[in-house]
Amino acid sequence: MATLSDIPGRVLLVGAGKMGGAMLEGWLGLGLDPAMAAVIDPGPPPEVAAMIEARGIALNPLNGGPPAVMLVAVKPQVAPDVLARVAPLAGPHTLVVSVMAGRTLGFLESFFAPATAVVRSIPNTPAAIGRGVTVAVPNAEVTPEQMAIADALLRATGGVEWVEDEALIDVATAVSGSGPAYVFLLAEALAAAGAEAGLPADMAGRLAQATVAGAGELMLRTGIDPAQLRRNVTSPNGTTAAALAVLMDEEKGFGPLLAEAVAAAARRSRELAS
Ligand SMILES: NC(=O)C1=CN([C@@H]2O[C@H](COP(=O)(O)OP(=O)(O)OC[C@H]3O[C@@H](n4cnc5c(N)ncnc54)[C@H](O)[C@@H]3O)[C@@H](O)[C@H]2O)C=CC1
Ligand SMILES: O=C(O)[C@@H]1CCC=N1
Repeated sequence: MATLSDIPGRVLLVGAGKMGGAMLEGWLGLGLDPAMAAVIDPGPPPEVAAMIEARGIALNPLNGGPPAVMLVAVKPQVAPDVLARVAPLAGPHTLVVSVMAGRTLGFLESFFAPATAVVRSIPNTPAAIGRGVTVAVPNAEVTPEQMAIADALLRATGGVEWVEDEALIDVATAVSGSGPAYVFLLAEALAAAGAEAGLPADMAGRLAQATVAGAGELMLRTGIDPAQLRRNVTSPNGTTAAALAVLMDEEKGFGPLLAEAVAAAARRSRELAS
């Protein structure tokens, strides 16, 4: 397993917004030498800009030789323009890592010299607190050493799962990439339902947030299967059973609703490819 100090050169981050900024913070937290990092971004968010300045990281350098790793974290929609500009900075040994939704290995490869090593990945926002999960696929040019380096960079923000079938990345995007938004929506909807049923709105918000965060933490810390944790809450013929009869409805419950949502997100990921 590689560590960040095994990276044979600079790490160039292209796009230091929410996701790129969280990754940079994770790398620095794990001891990446700021002198071995550089950022290209015309307007990083203020907190990321402050971190770049405080750590003395080179911002918008267009020289310094080919980086060992170029990690691309701009929006998929600006990718063609941005990749056309940054591709000449890569050398024959540069590993390109993308975290962009939808953008395929084939699309990424088309901007770089033949035989460039490319990893396509999809992280999620809990990366900002080191609790993300990333799913990644390498192209055929990625060496075992480069794969270990990509793994170390992605693992700085949480877990990493490698797949061989690129089509799985679109589905992973719909499950874990977008997934945090579904969980936040659950907290919002639970709060709104509590307020509608009579709780003061601010109290409903606090209860819903504490419940979602506590349930997630319980699942994480105990390692108990979510179905078992659900059963642990559910007394026979009690209040939870009454609610679950609605939520587990085979036609209108969470199951079919989430299946539809995941299918829509995966479809959108495939659309973003072109
Ligand atoms: N936010 C999320 O939950 C997730 C995002 N992603 C992917 O991460 C990528 C970035 O998303 P966010 O960080 O949320 O967006 P963001 O808008 O926060 O960050 C994008 C950054 O790119 C910079 N940028 C714009 N033009 C540029 C250029 N020409 N050169 C260099 N940098 C440029 C912007 O200034 C900004 O700081 C997207 O491709 C998205 O699909 C992947 C998984 C989860
Ligand atoms: O919504 C999006 O397109 C990005 C990718 C996964 C999460 N956010």
